Amino acid sequence: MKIIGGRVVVTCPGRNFVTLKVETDEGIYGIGDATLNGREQAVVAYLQEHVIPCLVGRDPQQIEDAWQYLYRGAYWRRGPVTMCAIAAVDTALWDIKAKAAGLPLYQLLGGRSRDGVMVYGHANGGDIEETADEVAKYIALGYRAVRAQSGVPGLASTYGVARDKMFYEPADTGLPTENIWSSEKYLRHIPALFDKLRDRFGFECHLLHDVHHRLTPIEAARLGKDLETYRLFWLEDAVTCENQESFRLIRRHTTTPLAVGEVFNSIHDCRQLISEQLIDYIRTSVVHAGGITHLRRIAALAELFHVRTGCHGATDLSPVCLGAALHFDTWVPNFGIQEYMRHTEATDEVFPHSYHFADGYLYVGEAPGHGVDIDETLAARYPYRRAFLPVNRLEDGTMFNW
Ligand SMILES: O=C(O)[C@@H](O)[C@@H](O)[C@H](O)[C@H](O)CO
Ligand SMILES: [Mg+2]
Repeated sequence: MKIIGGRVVVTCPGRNFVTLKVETDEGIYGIGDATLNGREQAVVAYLQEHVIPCLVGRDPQQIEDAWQYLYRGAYWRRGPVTMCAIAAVDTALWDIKAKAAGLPLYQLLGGRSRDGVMVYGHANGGDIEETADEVAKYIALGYRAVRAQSGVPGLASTYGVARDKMFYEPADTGLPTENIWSSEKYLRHIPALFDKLRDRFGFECHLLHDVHHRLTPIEAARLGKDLETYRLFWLEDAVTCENQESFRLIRRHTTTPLAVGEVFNSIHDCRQLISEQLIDYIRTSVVHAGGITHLRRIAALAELFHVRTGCHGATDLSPVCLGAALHFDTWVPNFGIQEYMRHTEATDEVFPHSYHFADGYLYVGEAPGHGVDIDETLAARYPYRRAFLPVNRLEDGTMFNW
C-alpha cells in the first residue's frame, strides 16, 4: 500500500476545525485532527508545505517510522504546531492500518481494558446557585463526573462560564477579547461553590474543577487545602507548568488530586511531573501531543508512577480526536477519565461517528478504524473564520494567563 496524497480540510461549523485526510493507492483513507485553537492556519501551512510532500510514496503502515521521520526530520523538535501536525498524520495512519485490518482501532492497541469510557461534562453558571442547577442537569443526564465552573463575584467574566450552557466555545472571531482577572476574588469564592455542591449532591458524583493556569504555587496549595474536605476528583491546571518543579510546593501542602497537561505537546513537558509523582492525572491529548503513537509513550511512563490518563476533550478538539481518544481510552491500562464537551449538531453532522454516550460513559463503535469520518461536501459549506482565544489582564492592567 502506498500514500498517494494528503489534503487538509478546514471547516467552521460554529468553530474552526482542521482535518488531514491521507489517501492510499488501495482506496483506503485515514483522517486525523489537526486543530490548534486560535492558531489553526499555522498547522495548515505546516502540513501542506512541510509534511504532505514527504508522505507521498510512503507505506502508510509504517506508522512508527513516519512518526520518527517527522519528529527527528523537523530538526526543530517539539512545539504545539509541529506536534499537532505529527498528531494528525499519526492518527490518519492508525486509522488506515485499522481499516486495512478490518478492526476497530483499540484492537490494534491491545484490545479492550474496559467496556465504557467514563467521561465528565461541564456544568457552569453565573453564580453558585446556577452552577449547582447545571450540575443537577448533568447528573440527570447520567454523568458520573461533572466539572463545575462558576462566575466570580466582582469579575465580569471568568474561565469556563459560557454564554451557552451545553456548548462551551472560548474563541471569538475578531481580535482577542480582553478579560479581567483577580486571584484574590477567585480564591475567596471557590470553596463556597464546592461546599454548596457537596451539601446538595453528596459525594456520589465526582466533581472536578479547572483553575486554568491562574494561581501561583502557594495560592494553588492554599486552594487545594481549602478544597480537601470536598474530595475533588481533580483540580486542573492550578498553575502554569513550564516550571514542572513548582508543583513540589503544591504537593507538600495538599492531598487534592492534581491534573495537568492539555497544553503539553510531548513527553518532555511532563516527564518530571510524572516521575516525581507531582500530579495524579496527565491531560495530554491525541491531537496536541503527537498522536496515538506518542500518547501511548506518555501513558506508559505515567503508569510506572501511579499517574492516570485524563485526556483533554474540549469542543475545539474535533470528533476525529475524540473518536481516536476513545479507542486509546478503551485500551489504556491506567485510564482515569475522558473529558467530553459535547460538539454541536452541525459539527457532528460534518464528522459522522460511531461513538455514543450512555449512563455516564462513552462507547466506541466496532467500525474498522477510529470510527469517525468527514463529510467534505458539508464541510465546504462552513468557511474558515479567524478566531482568537481571549487574553487576561489583572485589575491593574498587568498581562496575565488566560
Ligand atoms: O479543560 C478544558 O477543557 C479547558 O482548559 C479548555 O476549554 C481550553 O480552555 C480550550 O481547549 C482552549 O482552546
Ligand atoms: Mg483545562
